[in-house]
Amino acid sequence: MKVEILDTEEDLAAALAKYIADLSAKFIKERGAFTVVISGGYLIDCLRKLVEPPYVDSVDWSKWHVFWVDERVVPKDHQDSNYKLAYDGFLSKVPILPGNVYAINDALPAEGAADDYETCIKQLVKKNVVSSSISTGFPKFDLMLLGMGPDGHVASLFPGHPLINEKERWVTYIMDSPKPPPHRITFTFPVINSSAFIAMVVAGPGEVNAVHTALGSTSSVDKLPVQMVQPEEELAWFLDKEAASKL
Ligand SMILES: O=C(O)[C@H](O)[C@@H](O)[C@H](O)[C@H](O)COP(=O)(O)O
Repeated sequence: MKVEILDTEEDLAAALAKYIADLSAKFIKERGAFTVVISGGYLIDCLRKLVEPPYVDSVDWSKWHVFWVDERVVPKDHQDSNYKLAYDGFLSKVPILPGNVYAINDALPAEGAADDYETCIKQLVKKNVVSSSISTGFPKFDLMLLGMGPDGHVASLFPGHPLINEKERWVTYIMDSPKPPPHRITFTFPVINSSAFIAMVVAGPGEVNAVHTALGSTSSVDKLPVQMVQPEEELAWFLDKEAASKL
């Protein structure tokens, strides 16, 4: 595990952009594609340096494939939509091919949308656009960009919720999310933990205690969802000073 603590949130965005651009170059060289999974929330704002020079010109955007670790079950133009958030703040500013942006089917209710997204990913694994983990058999995304909530949740996997123990499904759904809106679909832990690289991005004062629980010397019996994140190759934390203030 790697932990980077940046002085300001601006520095964090710069460090994150470099990390993503370097991994993009590495995977495109190795396998001719780069599969990136994004979340909603504050993370999108932290991608703002990636849409500026030098990265906007140096990254081979045509090889990117973009997925969501979780999505709210609302229309794509709804203000709660993670797709809309990502489109407005990131996707509309870079030349990623529209066919390589895998949004959920917003015409379906949560259960159907989760099944549909899982089927879509299964097809991409067959075509080798998405790799497959040799050790787990689950899809192996190249990079996941995750945020964390104040309660230590990641994706839509909340503390104490039975979904955190899902072992079979790739994509599942939740009808009672404690963070609104209540209906969402989410990748499961086996998929999250089969990814090659994960960047955990946390800035500001809201998550200070959860960061302390995850990275400090506290020992708790019940693990927070964020403490269950363990990708196959590297987990890199990107924190600003405020988020890291209790470490
Ligand atoms: O749909 C969502 O709610 C997000 O995808 C979620 O997984 C988010 O990443 C965390 O809740 C952190 O959110 P903040 O960055 O806004 O704290």
